[in-house]
Amino acid sequence: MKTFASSITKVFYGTLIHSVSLKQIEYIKQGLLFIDNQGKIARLVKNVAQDKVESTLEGVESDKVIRLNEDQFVIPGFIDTHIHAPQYTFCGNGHDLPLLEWLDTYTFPRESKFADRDYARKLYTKSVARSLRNGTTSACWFATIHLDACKELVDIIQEQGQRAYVGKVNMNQNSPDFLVETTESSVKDTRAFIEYVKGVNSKLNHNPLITPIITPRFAISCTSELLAELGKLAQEYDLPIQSHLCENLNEIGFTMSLFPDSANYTSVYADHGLLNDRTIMAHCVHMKEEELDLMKQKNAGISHCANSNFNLKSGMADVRKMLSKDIKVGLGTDVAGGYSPSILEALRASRSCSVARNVDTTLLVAELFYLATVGGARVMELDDIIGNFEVGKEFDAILVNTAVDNSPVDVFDHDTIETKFEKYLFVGDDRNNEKIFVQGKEVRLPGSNVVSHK
Ligand SMILES: O=c1[nH]c(=O)c2nc[nH]c2[nH]1
Repeated sequence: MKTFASSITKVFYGTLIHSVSLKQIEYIKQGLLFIDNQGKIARLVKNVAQDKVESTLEGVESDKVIRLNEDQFVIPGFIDTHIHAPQYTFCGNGHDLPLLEWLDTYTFPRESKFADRDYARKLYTKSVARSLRNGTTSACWFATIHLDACKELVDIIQEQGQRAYVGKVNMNQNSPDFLVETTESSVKDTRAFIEYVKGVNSKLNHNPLITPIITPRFAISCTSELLAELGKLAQEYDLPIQSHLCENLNEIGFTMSLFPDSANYTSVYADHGLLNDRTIMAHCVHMKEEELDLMKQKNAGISHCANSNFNLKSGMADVRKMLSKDIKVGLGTDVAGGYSPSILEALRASRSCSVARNVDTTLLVAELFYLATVGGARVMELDDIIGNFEVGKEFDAILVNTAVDNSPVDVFDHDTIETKFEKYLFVGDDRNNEKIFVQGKEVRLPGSNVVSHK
């Protein structure tokens, strides 16, 4: 007979920190967190004194218990709701130009290289490794238009063990000759990609951690006909959707000249069946009141990418207003508009953005941590599966150590677990991410030199 103890693969004993609401972080001291063989949180017991651990384990062997010291704590994994895998190749470069010029000058030429599948494998191995290393256990990836390279990205994510939405990008207009598709090939390749990820003709055998996501680059690069076809595909396969929205004023002006029949930029997507509760729109910096209201009405989510919005001089999104309208918001690194693949950096930029907008409505630490975890899960419509340590959810987590060798965080005698956690959020980096777990399994933490590519 199967007992509770026999289904448990690991138990954490120590401090567990997670977000229980937009305004509240819960610090669980002397917690016992039981993970089962499905990668789920089977039980959570709080305030277990040292001498009560053995009896509370209920027969789970003690070699399955990971005992945290006073500099360690476990938090939910970060959720990156917007990141471009091919753009990691120029992460940190090219911040001199605004969006449309930046796309033409740096982004499109780099993305065109992904026509070569071998190149894609080498480069994508690095992009995914870097994202995971920084504690991103779930990511919404943009790839490129190239079907074979998109499949490579999926295979690499599968090999490295991240949870992900992966999008084959669609572009059939206003794009350079070396990075453009026809409507027919765009739809055909998108369908082939979906079938591949869903396990048809692939070695994935339908990995439930990886989902294809419909990815029109933005309205500028897709004809009305293509947008409508993509809307139909999303419906046919019941898939999430991601794109860019209201990032830059020139982008908005150009979009409205291309789609004069739509009431506004947000409506362009709605008018083509691309705005619903599974839609993730990156940026949303310059939204009219009625556009935010439409996002709320459709229950679509926003990926706030403050680092990118500063770098590309796009503007500063009003996250406080989004939250006050109860719109779903998560954080995005937006590599390589954003210069960092770390959600910690996205969190810090989000704070700076909120301060610069209005000192009276600054985002609080609890709110920032919520956006990086539960908020992202809500945007992905996965909040019944991930985001915090509620019993029954899957265990995606980071074991943080604020006192590792070479730690960027200095810990002093006066520090408490609360101040150590806040220091990690604002001073820490991937060196503090001692172990990373997705669906209960520890993922291999590849170093920065997984591949060398000249
Ligand atoms: O930040 C951005 N990065 C991109 O690659 C992109 N494409 C369209 N709009 C975009 N914005």
